[in-house]
Amino acid sequence: MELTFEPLKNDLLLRAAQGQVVERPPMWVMRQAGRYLPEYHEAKGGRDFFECCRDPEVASTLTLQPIERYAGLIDAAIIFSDILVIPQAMGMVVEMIDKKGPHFPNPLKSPDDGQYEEVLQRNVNVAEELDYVYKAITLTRKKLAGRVPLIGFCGAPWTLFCYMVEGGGTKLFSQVKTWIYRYPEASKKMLQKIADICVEHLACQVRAGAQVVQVFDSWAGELGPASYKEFSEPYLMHISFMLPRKLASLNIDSVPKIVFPKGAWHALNSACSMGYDVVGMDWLQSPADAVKIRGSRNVTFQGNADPGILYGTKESITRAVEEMVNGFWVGSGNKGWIANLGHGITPGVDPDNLKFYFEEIHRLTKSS
Ligand SMILES: Cc1c2[nH]c(c1CCC(=O)O)Cc1[nH]c(c(CCC(=O)O)c1C)Cc1[nH]c(c(CCC(=O)O)c1C)Cc1[nH]c(c(C)c1CCC(=O)O)C2
Repeated sequence: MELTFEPLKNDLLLRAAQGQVVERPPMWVMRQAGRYLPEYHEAKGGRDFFECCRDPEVASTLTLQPIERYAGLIDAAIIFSDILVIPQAMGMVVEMIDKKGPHFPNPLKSPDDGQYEEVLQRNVNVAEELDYVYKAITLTRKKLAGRVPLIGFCGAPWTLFCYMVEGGGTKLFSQVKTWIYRYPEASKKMLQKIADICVEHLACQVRAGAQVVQVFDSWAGELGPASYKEFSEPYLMHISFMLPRKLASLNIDSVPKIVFPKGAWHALNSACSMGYDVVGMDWLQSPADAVKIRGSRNVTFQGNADPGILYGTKESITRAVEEMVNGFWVGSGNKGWIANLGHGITPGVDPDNLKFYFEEIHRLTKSS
């Protein structure tokens, strides 16, 4: 049974994701509901991060904060959740430590360790384990009342595997490199298991009301071209291939799919043929070069300014916007670009600088 909600008043993102000609590029930013907003800290209070994710009322309130603050400038909401809810659903403990980030007290150690087999063999009831995400999505759709579309998301198998093995953030990626270069087959079994859960989790999010989905491969850039082809790309393709089939089996219409293989600029050409409607990119890629690589393929780009420009002056923000607009927009026939940053917005940014970023994109792209 498909849920019904108020009709969309602003469908720019959906049209742009489908490659249609639009009056201006839609805009939103990754991590738009987060620590740079004073109202985020206020609403979160002393609560634990994952507790907020598990409370649909809190999660929907946080999701709506940037929509309210940037009303008229922002064209999508992204559900307040985290990529690490999947390892949690797989039975792993994940904590969020203030000012440090995620922490797994028991990361996967080696294929001979009992925990690896246990996680691999465990039958995960995704719909049940992550029901709180779906409740938050449905409630957020109601509260949005058609203002902008709602994006659902998951972490990519490679990125999730990194966290499950490293146990948190890392600079060296020594554990996960040990896994893939010593135990490639055991690694691939786990990557495949995660990929199947990603498909399930995205399908449940769409059933609950997500109108677009994004797969975050935040650590794709840690792999060289050959290793990326072996340990990341096949699982991203599994998701884009299986999700529409899974949705069809549930009698639910498919939605546009976004992939963000951060740092994998060397793989942009093949990313444009992975079955995703939208390819996100970070600031290591020049917009004009990206457009050349895409050629005539009907793929929309998303990105890509360095989030660090928001620490800079108004002039530096304008310069970054001009580079994106000239590369992604001018000469592309008013299509093929969703404006975003090249990664999540960072704590400490002045929210008014994000407003200025949006206003500059608007000013430099509106049709005369
Ligand atoms: C790698 C990753 C994670 N989570 C996510 C990614 C992929 C995107 C990326 O690469 O940035 C995805 C994510 N995390 C969060 C969202 C919410 C929606 C949105 O984009 O506004 C999304 C889409 C909230 C969050 N997720 C987290 C916060 C901060 C929690 C807090 O209040 O302290 C928020 C608002 C915590 C989190 N969650 C994660 C880390 C590494 C951290 C801590 C460190 C950091 O933020 O830099 C894992």
